[in-house]
Amino acid sequence: MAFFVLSINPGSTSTKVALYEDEKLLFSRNVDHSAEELRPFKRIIDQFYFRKLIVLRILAEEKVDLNKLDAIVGRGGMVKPIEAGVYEMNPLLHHDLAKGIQGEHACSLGGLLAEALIESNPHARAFIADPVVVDEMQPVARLSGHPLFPRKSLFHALNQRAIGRLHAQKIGKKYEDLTLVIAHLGGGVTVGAHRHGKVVDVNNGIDGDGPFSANRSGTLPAAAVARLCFSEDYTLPEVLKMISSQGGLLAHLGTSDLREVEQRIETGDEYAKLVHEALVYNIAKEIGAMSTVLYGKVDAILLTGGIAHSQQVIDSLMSKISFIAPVYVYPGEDEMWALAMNGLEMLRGAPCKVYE
Ligand SMILES: Nc1ncnc2c1ncn2[C@@H]1O[C@H](COP(=O)(O)OP(=O)(O)O)[C@@H](O)[C@H]1O
Ligand SMILES: CCCC(=O)OP(=O)(O)O
Repeated sequence: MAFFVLSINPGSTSTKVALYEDEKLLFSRNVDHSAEELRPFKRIIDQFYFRKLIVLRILAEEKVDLNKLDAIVGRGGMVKPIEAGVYEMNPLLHHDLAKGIQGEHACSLGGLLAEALIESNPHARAFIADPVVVDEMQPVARLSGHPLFPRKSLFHALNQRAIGRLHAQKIGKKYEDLTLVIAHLGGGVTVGAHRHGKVVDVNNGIDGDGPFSANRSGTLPAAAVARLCFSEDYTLPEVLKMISSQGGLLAHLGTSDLREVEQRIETGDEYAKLVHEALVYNIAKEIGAMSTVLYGKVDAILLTGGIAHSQQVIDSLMSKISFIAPVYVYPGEDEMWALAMNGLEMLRGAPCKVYE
């Protein structure tokens, strides 16, 4: 008997939905969201009905009957640090996703949407898989320069692991046997040091750590941020938004869409050109840093995420990092497939982890 599994992936700049019948993709849809469209929502949780309507509209257009689904797997979520794997929705997971106990990001809506959409279908199951809070960091990587501020593992765990496995399969090896630096270049940018199947260090892609991205500030000069916080010109939510959803390209250029930035460069916009160069420069620096975590013994550098579609970014990055290791480009993401396959494994009887 075939299983029908729906993947839901709310990103910071998009909502992606895909349906699989066992391993076969039936459809995949992506709706982009501009910064203006998302600006009215004060908190991420306020986007719940907006995103739910998008998913329902796609399902109606694709003539999908919710009662025919066996599982929905949502991307998750800003919950407690946990090990990689698949977690079935339960009341505590619902609570922690809705509250955003480690902060706010659209991916927290994935599990909540999955759960809400199976409400009228008692035979279906709702899961999250390899959420952004997967934490395998080695002890030395956890220390920052002050004990009050330990470094946290918040990254594109689902896609980085999926691309690592895809690459290993392509070269006829096991992911667990490789050392890789994987850079996800999307709404957020995270660069992970993968040592034999574990992500032993990675920049926190949400809270202001590492390279800036489409809509995140990355690392900022800490003292300048502290002074701004105490200037009384900004509230805490305003400063947090500067860091985790309205920084990066968006702060510099008013758009989080790299395609638009590249069009502006073509029309001679010198500032857009400088910001584009700085984006690449900072990503290259982080890739260099993660290569040292692996003692320079890097089997390959893998570039993925929406920004990896840009030939301009790839060419410019290559000139800075190709001396480290062979570079492979996997544009976009393999998240929809990874979500569905994780769900399918559960339906076929694999044990599911319990969030507690
Ligand atoms: N073909 C493309 N060329 C250049 N940039 C692209 C392309 N497709 C997407 N992008 C950029 O990738 C970023 C979004 O990446 P994505 O991984 O889809 O984000 P999300 O974090 O929302 O999942 C945006 O800046 C977008 O403009
Ligand atoms: C840091 C993990 C989540 C993230 O940044 O996702 P988006 O790129 O979709 O915003």
